[in-house]
Amino acid sequence: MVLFSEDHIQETRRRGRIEVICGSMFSGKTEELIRRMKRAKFAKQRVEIFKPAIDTRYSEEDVVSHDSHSIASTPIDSSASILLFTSEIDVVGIDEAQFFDSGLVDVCNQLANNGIRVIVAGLDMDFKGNPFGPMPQLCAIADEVSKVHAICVKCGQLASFSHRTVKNEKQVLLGETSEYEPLCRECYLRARKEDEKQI
Ligand SMILES: Nc1ncnc2c1ncn2[C@@H]1O[C@H](COP(=O)(O)OP(=O)(O)O)[C@@H](O)[C@H]1O
Ligand SMILES: Cc1cn([C@H]2C[C@H](O)[C@@H](COP(=O)(O)O)O2)c(=O)[nH]c1=O
Ligand SMILES: [Zn+2]
Repeated sequence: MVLFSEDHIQETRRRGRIEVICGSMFSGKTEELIRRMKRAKFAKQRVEIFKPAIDTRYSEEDVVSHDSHSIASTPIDSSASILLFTSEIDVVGIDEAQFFDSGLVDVCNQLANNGIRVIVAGLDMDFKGNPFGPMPQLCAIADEVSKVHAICVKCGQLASFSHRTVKNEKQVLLGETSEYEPLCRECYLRARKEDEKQI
């Protein structure tokens, strides 16, 4: 089976569409976004990548994966800013979409309706297992959704959940391996029960 996003005719025909890459932390969302954006650059397409300005974990400017793959990006505070930078662009990439405002859904639709290929990567669920920010709506309007998985650090199965290992109930808490671990459903449920005992 050829992925829609890897079908070279789809990749280069310059028809607007929305691709969503979702999953837990460490599942390879950013790597997959960078891979697709770099392929578009090789195809001589004009690309622009955006990330939320609050995400300063590895770099203020670049989008950087946990494995140190990186690509230049434009940090922005509001989804509306994307429209200001994309008049001459063929492919728009957006990382950490869960942190954006709900206006991102309309922005992605507008871009795709204007013939732009939009590739959005983000966490589908927060540490409580609840849908995160505009991600559910983005999945709903997408032409293609790729759900990627990390490896459960407890048992080696596929992981869909991001377990927070520090005490903090805020939905937004930037972090990496010191704050989060990817777990499968079984190990996640067990870990959450243990967390509840400690409250
Ligand atoms: N438990 C894990 N399962 C899979 N990959 C992991 C794990 N822990 C660390 N990694 C690293 O994370 C990389 C993926 O990073 P990244 O694309 O930034 O993920 P995401 O954006 O989904 O958080 C993998 O290639 C791997 O090197
Ligand atoms: C689960 C969860 C995560 N976050 C933060 C932690 C990281 O800074 C990002 C996710 O980055 P990744 O590229 O997917 O690894 O989101 C958060 O703020 N709240 C949460 O519930
Ligand atoms: Zn597990």
